[in-house]
Amino acid sequence: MTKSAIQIRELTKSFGGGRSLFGKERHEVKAVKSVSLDLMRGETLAVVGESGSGKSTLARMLVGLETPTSGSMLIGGKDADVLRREGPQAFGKTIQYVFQDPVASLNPRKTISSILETPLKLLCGYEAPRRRERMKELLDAVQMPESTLSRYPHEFSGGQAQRIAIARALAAEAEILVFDEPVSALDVGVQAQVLLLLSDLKTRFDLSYLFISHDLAVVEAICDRVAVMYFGEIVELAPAARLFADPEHAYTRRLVASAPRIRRE
Ligand SMILES: Nc1ncnc2c1ncn2[C@@H]1O[C@H](COP(=O)(O)OP(=O)(O)OP(=O)(O)O)[C@@H](O)[C@H]1O
Repeated sequence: MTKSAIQIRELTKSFGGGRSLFGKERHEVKAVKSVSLDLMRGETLAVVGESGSGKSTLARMLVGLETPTSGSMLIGGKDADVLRREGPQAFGKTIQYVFQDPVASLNPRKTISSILETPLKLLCGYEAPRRRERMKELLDAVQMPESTLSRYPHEFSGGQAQRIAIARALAAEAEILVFDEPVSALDVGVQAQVLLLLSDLKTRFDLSYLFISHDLAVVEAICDRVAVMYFGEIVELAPAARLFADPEHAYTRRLVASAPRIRRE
């Protein structure tokens, strides 16, 4: 078995280009430029960079929400195209995505029970009694009470909703989780609790995390390695401690310097 949970090679994504319906030339944006990156099994790898650097586009390609222009991805040791052809079940059981806005990511018309039931039924194939048992286990894992099940997303705070979204991602029993700014919509105190929960879940369930963030304080708290993206390229990749203590690339130095809470507290 490969040691990489995710292996990305020369991945590129361009938006626009070509001509519009009326023949006007469309501006091409290269959001991700020939990125190669490995997420090792059991690690938390951060992808950091300012707004527009291509972090979300990279994450969205990994989970099949964007199609790469070129390059390749192995996810859980399998080519992403092969995995996708095997169907949503195979894909969803390999990699899961947690969005930035937890409330928006949960269907407002469904109870939490119904939200958690979908992956348990469609991805794991559990029968009703086992599904009910798993729902309780999942809520317990994210420290939410059983009474959560009969309620609707809008009844929860941002932090609680993110715990539910994490429970939904865990329901698929995928070993690779991609988080796109999972705590940036939350208050700082709540952020710390959710980050602690994520660390705990990773060890407990043997997970691998790809963690997209623009917040270096968050990244330093949770990540093993950090990849720095700048205009669609990875300009530096290093263990978190090394990167924060001794950033090599000029852009990384600027990023670290502009996050004084980390350096000077
Ligand atoms: N669907 C799209 N169509 C056209 N351009 C896009 C699309 N999605 C992203 N882009 C462009 O690609 C570039 C990278 O965007 P992306 O959202 O990946 O960056 P980011 O680092 O995640 O930023 P943010 O933190 O603000 O989400 C930006 O210039 C953006 O405008």
